[in-house]
Amino acid sequence: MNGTSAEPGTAASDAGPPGLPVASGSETARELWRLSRGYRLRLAATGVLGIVSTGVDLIVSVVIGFLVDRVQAGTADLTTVLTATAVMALSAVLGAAGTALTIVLATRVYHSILAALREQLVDDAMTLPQHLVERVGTGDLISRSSDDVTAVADAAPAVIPVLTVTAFTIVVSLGGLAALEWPYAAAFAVVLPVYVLAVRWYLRIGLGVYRAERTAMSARAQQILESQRGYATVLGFGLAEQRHRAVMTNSWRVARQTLRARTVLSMLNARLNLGECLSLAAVLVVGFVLVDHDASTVGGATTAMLLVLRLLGPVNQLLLVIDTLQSALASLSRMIGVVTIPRGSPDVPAQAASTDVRLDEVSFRYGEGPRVLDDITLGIPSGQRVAVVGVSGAGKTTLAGVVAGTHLPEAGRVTRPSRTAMITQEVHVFAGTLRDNLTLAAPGATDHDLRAALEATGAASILDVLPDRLDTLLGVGGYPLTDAQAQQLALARLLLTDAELVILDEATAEAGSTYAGHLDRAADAVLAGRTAVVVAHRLSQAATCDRIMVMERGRIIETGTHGELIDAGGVYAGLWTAWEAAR
Ligand SMILES: Nc1ncnc2c1ncn2[C@@H]1O[C@H](COP(=O)(O)OP(=O)(O)OP(=O)(O)O)[C@@H](O)[C@H]1O
Repeated sequence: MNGTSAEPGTAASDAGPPGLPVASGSETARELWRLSRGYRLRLAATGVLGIVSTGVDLIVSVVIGFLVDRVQAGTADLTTVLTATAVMALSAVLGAAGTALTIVLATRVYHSILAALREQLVDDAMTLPQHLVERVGTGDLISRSSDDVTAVADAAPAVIPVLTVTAFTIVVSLGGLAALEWPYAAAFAVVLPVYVLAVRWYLRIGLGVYRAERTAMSARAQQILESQRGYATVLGFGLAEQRHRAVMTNSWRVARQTLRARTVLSMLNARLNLGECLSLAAVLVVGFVLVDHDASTVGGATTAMLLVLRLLGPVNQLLLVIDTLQSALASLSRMIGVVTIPRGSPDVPAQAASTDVRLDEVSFRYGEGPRVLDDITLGIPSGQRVAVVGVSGAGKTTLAGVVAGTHLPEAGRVTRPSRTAMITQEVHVFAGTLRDNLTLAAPGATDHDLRAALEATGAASILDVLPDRLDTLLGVGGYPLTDAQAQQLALARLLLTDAELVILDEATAEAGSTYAGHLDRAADAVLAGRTAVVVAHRLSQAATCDRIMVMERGRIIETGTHGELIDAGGVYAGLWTAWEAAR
């Protein structure tokens, strides 16, 4: 173990770039309390059942002490022994049944709250500020909604029974010891600081270590994901060796953090053994003194020892599952960290639903970077098709994102129709059948509608090549579509939606190619009768739009119809001349 213990909140610095925020202890508790709404009555009932069951279970220790006294006094006849045995058997059975029921109820509540949290995490992940996801990468987010959810769910079988049994056993046993003779409770209480110190030491070190371990896992997931996604680039630029080294470095980081976590656990065990020795010795000595002074019977001392022995088991188990508990808490605080990320900037007024598109004095930057959109004001009346053109890096894609609502502006106001759809340069084919992929946004569409949409977007030929037609599996592990087919599929899906505003920022297709011709026709079908913003990578697309906006360095510098802009002889006319020459 190296000497630097990661403190909560600083763990990220141990393992690469900072990720998404991690919720503090109070934020985690607040969120759990909020999520427990609707389960609180069940929780209270579980608590009452737990205390009663533990009390019934502890009757065994009291009866054994009673028997010891009767045997010592020579008054233990067969009836007494049989009655005592029957009482012990009954209390053991009732206690065990009650405890089992308590654990089942507690586990149900736990999983219900976890399910609510998981749902909220997935919902919230979908609405995270785009720039934040881009900055931290999707690996951290994926790790939180997979590794962390698994860690919290896996903790349930180990943690819940122990937590439930221990909490009630401690309360009831301490009460029992005090009721027997207060020095017994005092003897145990004197040794308690050893446990408290062990727990405090572990909490101080453990949480940081586990967070650092999880953060290192996120960084590793990110590296692997990036290598897989950019596989072609990695091969193309001969980066395989470099990526391999990066993944190795992160894997070692995970291994080091895991080793630290296990070392900390071993040191905790040593402290627990010490606490156990001291508490047994303390109660034994007190029992001896009390019996010696006739302040307690041998039976009383036996009951006290049995109660302490009963306490030690759950206390040690609790401290041992603190390992799992810590790990689950670290994961929980990372999950809740996503849920508590503020959505939207308070100085950006909420958009009002409208059939027109309006941007008023809108500015945007990625994270802390320079302004990419600079004070843009524009209006697009309902039904108009507008093209956005400009050189690479002018801000066209960013503007499309702001209009679509995937990018939140840092200043200004955006108004758009509520039913908006967008196709970006990266088209995703979902794992599922072709039918699933098409009906994602139009669940009610019939097979006839799906075929019509594929035909209208020139994608009907896809059907001919797919072995099971609409039932063919696509996406990961399924039939591989070409980029052009994926694009056509996305356009057909868009055609099936009832979006009032369509934003197209398709992949660049070489002008004049069959692919470009297909895409232009498909886009025409999709845009007919809808308000549209088209990031025109081919100027032939722009020429057919109702209006063209020319962007330069985040500003709109020219606007008009194709004819007007050509006549004006400005930037667009220059771009058009260059485009025509290159065709
Ligand atoms: N995720 C990002 N993080 C930081 N900067 C970005 C990001 N995306 C784009 N930019 C920067 O914002 C500016 C505008 O980019 P944008 O992609 O909007 O331009 P564009 O006109 O669409 O370019 P292209 O035609 O090449 O797609 C560029 O300087 C680009 O480097």
